[in-house]
Amino acid sequence: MLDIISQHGCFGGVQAFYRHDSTEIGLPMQFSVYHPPQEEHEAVPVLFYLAGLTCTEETFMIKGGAQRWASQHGIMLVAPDTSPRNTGIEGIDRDWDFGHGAGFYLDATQAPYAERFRMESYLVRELRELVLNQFNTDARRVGIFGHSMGGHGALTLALRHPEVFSSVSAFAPIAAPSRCPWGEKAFGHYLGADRAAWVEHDASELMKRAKTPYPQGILIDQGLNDKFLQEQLLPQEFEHACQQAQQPLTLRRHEGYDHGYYFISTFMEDHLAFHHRVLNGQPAGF
Ligand SMILES: N[C@@H](CCC(=O)N[C@@H](CS)C(=O)NCC(=O)O)C(=O)O
Repeated sequence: MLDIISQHGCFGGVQAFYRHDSTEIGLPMQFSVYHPPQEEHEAVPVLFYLAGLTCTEETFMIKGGAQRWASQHGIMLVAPDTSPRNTGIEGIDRDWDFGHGAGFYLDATQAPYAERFRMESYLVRELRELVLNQFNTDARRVGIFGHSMGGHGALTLALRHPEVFSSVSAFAPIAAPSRCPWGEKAFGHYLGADRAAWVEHDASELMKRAKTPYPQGILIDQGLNDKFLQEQLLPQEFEHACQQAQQPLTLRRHEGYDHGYYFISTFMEDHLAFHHRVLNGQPAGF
C-alpha cells in the first residue's frame, strides 16, 4: 500500500512524495519520486539518488536541481530517506553523524540496530521492486548516484550489486569509510568491531577486488574547498583502487566548491547526461 503525501507539477512531469509500510525495516518509510513526462507513454529508466548525513528524502529534490535534466532525458528519479525513523532505540538521535539520518545504506548486524537498520535490503530489494512494479519503468535500465554518505552508498551498492545497477556516479563520496572517522563510527556500531566485516562495505576495498565492473566508467565530482575532503572523504583511495582494478574513472576536482548543494547542483546536468548515455548503451562521454 503506497500513500501519496503530496504531488506537484514539475518540468512537465510530477514531483511526488510517498509513504509505505516497509517490511524490511518494519516501520513506515518515506521516499520521493520525480516522474518525467515520458513515463506516460513509455517505460522509463530509473536513477536512485542517495543523500548524505542529516538529509531526508526531500533534500535532493528541493536542492539538487535534477528535475530539469531528468525531464529532458526521460529519467525517473527516486530518493529514499537516509535511515529508518522513529526506531525508539535509546540515544539514536544523540549524534548528527550516526543513527537517524545516518543509515549508511547497509544492513546492520549488531544489536540494537540490526532489526531496523536494513537500508541495503530495503533499497536493493524492497524499494527497487516497489518502484519497478508500481510505475512505468524499465528494470534493465537502473542507475544509482549519491552524495557524501550517499556517494558511499551508491558506490558500494553498485559494486555489491552490479547485476542490479547499470550506471554509477557520486558527488564527494565517503570513498574509504573504514579509514575515516564517520565510517569508523558507523561501521563500529552497525557492523561490530571486526574490521573484516567492514571491507564488504568500503568502496575502495571492494574496488580493489573487482574486475572492471563498470566498463563504461564511473563519474565522481569533488570540490576542493570541501571541509571534509582530507579527513573524511579520501577520494584518492578510490582512485588508486580503480587503477588497480582497471576500472575507468573520471574523478573531477573543482577549485572553489565546497561540500554542499550549490556544488552538487552545479554539476547535476553532467551526472544526468552521464547516466542517460550509459543506461542507453552510448559512450559515457567522459
Ligand atoms: N551538520 C554538519 C554538516 C552535515 C552535512 O554537511 N551534511 C551534508 C551531507 S554529508 C548535507 O547534504 N547536508 C544537507 C544540506 O546541505 O542541505 C556540520 O555542521 O558540519
